[in-house]
Amino acid sequence: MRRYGKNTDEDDIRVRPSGRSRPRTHRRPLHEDAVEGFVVTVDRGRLTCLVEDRTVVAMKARELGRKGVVVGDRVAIVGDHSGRPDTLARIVRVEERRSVLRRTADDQDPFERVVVANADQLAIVTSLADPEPRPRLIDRCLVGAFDAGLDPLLILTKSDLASPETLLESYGTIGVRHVVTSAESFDDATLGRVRELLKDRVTAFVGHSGVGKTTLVNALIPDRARATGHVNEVTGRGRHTTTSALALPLPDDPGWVIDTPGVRSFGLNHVDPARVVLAFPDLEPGTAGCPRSCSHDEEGCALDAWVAEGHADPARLYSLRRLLATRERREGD
Ligand SMILES: Nc1nc2c(ncn2[C@@H]2O[C@H](COP(=O)(O)OP(=O)(O)OP(=O)(O)O)[C@@H](O)[C@H]2O)c(=O)[nH]1
Ligand SMILES: [Zn+2]
Repeated sequence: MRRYGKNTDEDDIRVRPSGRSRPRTHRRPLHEDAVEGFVVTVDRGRLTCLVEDRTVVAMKARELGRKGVVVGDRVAIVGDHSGRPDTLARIVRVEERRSVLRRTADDQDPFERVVVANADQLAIVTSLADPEPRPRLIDRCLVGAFDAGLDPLLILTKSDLASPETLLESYGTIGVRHVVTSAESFDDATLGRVRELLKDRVTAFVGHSGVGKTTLVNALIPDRARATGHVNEVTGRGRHTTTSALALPLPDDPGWVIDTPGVRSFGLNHVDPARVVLAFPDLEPGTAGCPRSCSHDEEGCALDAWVAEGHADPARLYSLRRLLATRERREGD
């Protein structure tokens, strides 16, 4: 591995003189000496990456322009990637993403944020009480997961405070995998079941603030304090967990957990309304009888009959319509 001095590759990053559009005269830089990194957290332009087993702090190279780099990205890194304190490497390329989980602040927000890249599973963490479960937030996350091509996993926490029965009546029957936990008794069987569901996967954890997401992640990854301590030590900044997503490796299996800050809502402005129903597998078959380009929120929609015939829970149709309506009417949810 070659190490670059301060200015030796300056030429590479000046891909095009600023403001001019004449064709480039030199070859496109390939950065053949770049090493591969995995972005574990982002903090105000500083990206903490794992390179082999080193924690390397890097920033985006100018040539990346506005392209965002997010937690979960696989990147090419040049510069000082020794991981020594006070070094700063440069990210020169973001590898093609296998998946992109997006959300908007609300349904009208034109700016979508990429929550994480390259996840293959979305753990939707919901407490059974304190705060009360919000099925519509679950539905929104399910739509987000479906849109991003991630497998949803429902994690119902705080079962010491309330029973999961009602929620499981709706979600257990639509084929969403689920697990019920209580921090009062994080026994080996429960944690083992969760680990089994996370094994070999990159799982993004999302949930409303206070649902016990961090408590669960800490139980799964007892080393977290040390892992995050290490990250903090390297960047010399404060806590990461509250402000940015943070990827943590599972201790005993291959796989990653990506903890994300608590959310109030999961905006879906970026999702085509016509695709929303696809995330409702219990209702979707009922749309076969709908008029062409039915909004599923209008007279003549076949879903009313579908529910009346007992194929699906009326609460689910209500939830779908509410979700479709909030997109039109600027309501909160
Ligand atoms: N009764 C009960 N309380 C729990 C359980 N899990 C977590 N809590 C409590 O719920 C509160 C919130 O837990 P956190 O793990 O900080 O929640 P979070 O989802 O990470 O919240 P944010 O950091 O805001 O995103 C804490 O006071 C926990 O002790 C549980 O299973 N049962
Ligand atoms: Zn319809």
